Order: sequence, then structure tokens, then C-alpha cells
Amino acid sequence: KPRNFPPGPKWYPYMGCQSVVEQYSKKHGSQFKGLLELAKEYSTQVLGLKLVNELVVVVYGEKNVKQAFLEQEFDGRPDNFFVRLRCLGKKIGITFADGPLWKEQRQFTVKHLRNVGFSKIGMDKDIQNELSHIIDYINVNNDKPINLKNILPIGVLNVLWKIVAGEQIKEERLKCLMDLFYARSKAFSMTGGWLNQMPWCRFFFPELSGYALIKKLNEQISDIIDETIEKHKMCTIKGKDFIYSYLNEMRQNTSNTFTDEQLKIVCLDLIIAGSQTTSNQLEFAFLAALRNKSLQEKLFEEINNTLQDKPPTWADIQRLPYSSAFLLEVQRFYPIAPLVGPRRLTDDVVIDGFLIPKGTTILISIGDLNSNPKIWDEPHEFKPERFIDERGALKNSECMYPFGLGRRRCPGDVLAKSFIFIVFVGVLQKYRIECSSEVVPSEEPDIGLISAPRPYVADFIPRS
Ligand code: HEM
Repeated sequence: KPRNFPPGPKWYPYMGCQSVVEQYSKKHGSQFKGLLELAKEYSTQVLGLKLVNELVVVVYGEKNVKQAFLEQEFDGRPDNFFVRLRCLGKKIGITFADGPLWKEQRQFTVKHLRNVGFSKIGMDKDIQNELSHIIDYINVNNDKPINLKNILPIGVLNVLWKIVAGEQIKEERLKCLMDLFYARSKAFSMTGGWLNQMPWCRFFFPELSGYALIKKLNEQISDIIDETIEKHKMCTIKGKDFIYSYLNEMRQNTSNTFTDEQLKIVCLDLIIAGSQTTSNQLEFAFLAALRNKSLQEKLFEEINNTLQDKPPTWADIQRLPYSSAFLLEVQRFYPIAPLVGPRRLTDDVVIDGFLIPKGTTILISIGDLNSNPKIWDEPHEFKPERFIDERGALKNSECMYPFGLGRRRCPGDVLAKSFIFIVFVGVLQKYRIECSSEVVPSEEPDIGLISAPRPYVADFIPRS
């Protein structure tokens, strides 16, 4: 091991400790939980691993997590097989780019998404439109229990794609895409699994290694993005969406970093990072309402007293403190990205007294902070009240990082939060959600690349 490297399992020739990590992940149900158990076993807040030939360090605890989010040396992204496969062979775009290219592309994207719709006012109409579709779907299918997975992801993707590309994706294409996203998130962990550590295994086990799945997903998304970019070039899509702004920049900017390929990967980044995360968080919110009947009634009372029949807008978040606190508690109780990253060190760094060499892959564990009894009173209880102060006003927490922190903080947080708020409040305003059988759906998440609720169905009883 490198000098003063953090503690962790023993390394074996060639494999490092890959098989121990796999074994713990399997035993504890996810890589996040497996790694947490290993960190506990070695009594460390900085866990040192070697996965085949990649040095990986996982950081725990508020001090270390903040250091990793805020120090510049942690801003890099790994350059490995899994990353390149995700970005159609190149290390470009935003999510997996780094250095000056990342800075320039991120800055442009954040600014222009704000101009074309990622502002609080611009999105309300599009989200309310999707809320109407969701309500129509519930009305039509209300004779049997409903699985929200059939409708929420489509709504998120429609809003996202409208802002990025100015149009909607055809429904049958959307459904196929969502199924592939779901399978991808279940099949991989944050370190990319065997396919990343031993890319040659794709030649022998294309299905088992997940390679065939990623290839299929890439082809489907590429087709959709290529077709839309082509339509913009032929001027068949009217309006000033993100692709329109990007193509303008390509004509005017002489830096050569604004290219067709780059545009395609930025669009891919936005779809992949924005769709499943947001819909999973919303599904968790409905699950929490379903599991906590009395809290659901409290939510309805607040929504009904404040809005009556008026459809919710993002600005109503100020007027609905209990609903807002409930959604904050959902973020704490069901973290969507319990392990954030992967990052790559651009220089040697000391964390908690350990020396981590340049090039090491870093994972930032935020999920366990949310259930730390030193930070939260009764962390395993679902208690929205913890986010309400003595005067009944909303109280934000500084110890939660659902969207990360620092220069790589999530650029889609406003879209995600407003979509979740408007759809959650809008559905509860119209329906009481009840278990459709004696068995209450499990609150245990299914954690792969991100966290998802286990599939559940519910009855939606109209509020008279
Ligand atoms: C509940 C929903 C969401 C959650 C929990 C979430 C969480 C996160 C987190 C924790 C990061 C930081 C990664 C890091 O520090 O390495 C991140 C980055 C990112 N998110 Fe989100 N996100 C959500 C929704 C969205 C949406 C709607 C978009 C679409 C616009 C989006 C686009 C991105 C992108 C492009 C990045 C990469 C930023 C960079 O590397 O510079 N996310 N997200």
C-alpha cells in the first residue's frame, strides 16, 4: 500500500480487495452499505481500497465530506472504462469532464438553462401540465392499484426535455428509455463493478457484465438526441431552448470546445442525471405519505386550507411549511445518492491525517450522515417536525447535502425540487393514498447507482 494510506481490507495480487468489497456489498444489500460496514470494521472515517488496479478512497463524517466537496483537488473525475462507456467513448460533457473543459461547459449550461426555463417562474407551467397528465392517468386507472413508476418518470423527462430540446419525446420511446435507466441503475454500483475493473469480461459475458445493457441504452439515447439536434439545425423546432442556445454558441465561439459531440454528451448528462433521481425522490415521498397515514392527513389539511382548489406553484413552498418540511424529511430519510462521486484527485491530499495519492478515485458518503444520531434526534424515525421551528416556520438543515456542495453541486436542484413539490402537493390535494393490501410497502431502498424504492402499488381515493 502507498505510505500512510487509509486503513481497509487486505490487498491480494492483481485483484486488490475487489472480491472483499463485492462480498460485503452482496451481504449487506448494496455497495453503499457494504462499504459502510467495512469502514466500521476498520474503525475509520477514511476507507482505503484497491479495486483491481484502481485506488479508491471512501470518505465519511461531516468534516471529511465537506473537505472533499470544497477543496479543488477533489474536482476531477476518473478516466476509466465505465466513464468512457457512459460518455460514448469520450471524456467530455459535464458530469465526467474535468479541468477547463468542464468549467467552460458547466458555466455555459447553467447560465443558459436558467435563461431558457430553469428559473422558478418558467417551469411552473410545464410542471403543472405534467401534473394534469398524472392526475388524468390516476383517474383513468383508478379501478385498480396504481404503480407510480408507470407515470412519474415520464413526467420528469417530459419537463426536462422540453427545456433542453423544446419538444417532447414520443411516449413509447420514453417508456423503453425509462426501463433501460432502471435496469442500468440496478445493474451497476458507483465504482462500475466488474465491467469497469476488468473490461475484457464484456467479450465473454456481454449480458452478465451489463455491457449489452449500456450499449443498448447508449444507442437509444443517441438516436433521440441526434434526431433532435438535426431538427434544430433544420429549424423545424421553434423557440429558444437549450440546444438552440448551444448551436448559436457553436457558431460564435472560437474556442473549439463547443462541438456537436460535446452538445450531445451535455444533453445525455442532463437526461441521465436528472430523470431517475427526481422521479425516485418523488416516489419515496408518496411512499412516506402512504406509510404514515396521520402525517398524510396533516399534509392534506395544510394544502386544503391554504390552496383550496388552486393548483400548486413553486412559490407556494413558503405558504406550506409542513409540506416543505415533509419533503425535506423525505430527502433525509431516503437519500437518492448516498454515495456521491466518483471524483478523482488532481493532486496528493491529506484527509484525516492519511495521505491520498494524486489520481485516486474518491467516493463521498453522504447517506450515513443523514442517520447519524450525533446530528439528528431519533434518526430512524420519520419526523417532518424536525424541520419546523418553534414559530411554525420552516427550518433548513446545514448537515444535509442531497444535491452535493461546492463547484460540482447539482445544477438541476431547482428543477428537481419544484417538480417534486408541485406534483406531490397537487396529487395529495386530490387523493388520499392508501395501501392496496394488508402488507405495507417496505421502506427499505433498493440501492444501485442511485437509490430507488422497491416497486409498490397504492389505491388513490378521490377527496370529495
Ligand atoms: C432529486 C433529484 C436530484 C438529486 C438528488 C441530485 C443529486 C446530485 C448530486 C449529489 C450531484 C453532485 C455530484 C458530485 O458532487 O460529484 C449532482 C450532480 C449533477 N446533477 Fe443532479 N440531482 C438531482 C436532479 C438533477 C436534475 C433534475 C438535473 C438536470 C438538470 C441534474 C443534473 C446534474 C448534473 C449535470 C450534475 C453534474 C455536475 C458536475 O459534475 O459539475 N440533477 N446531482
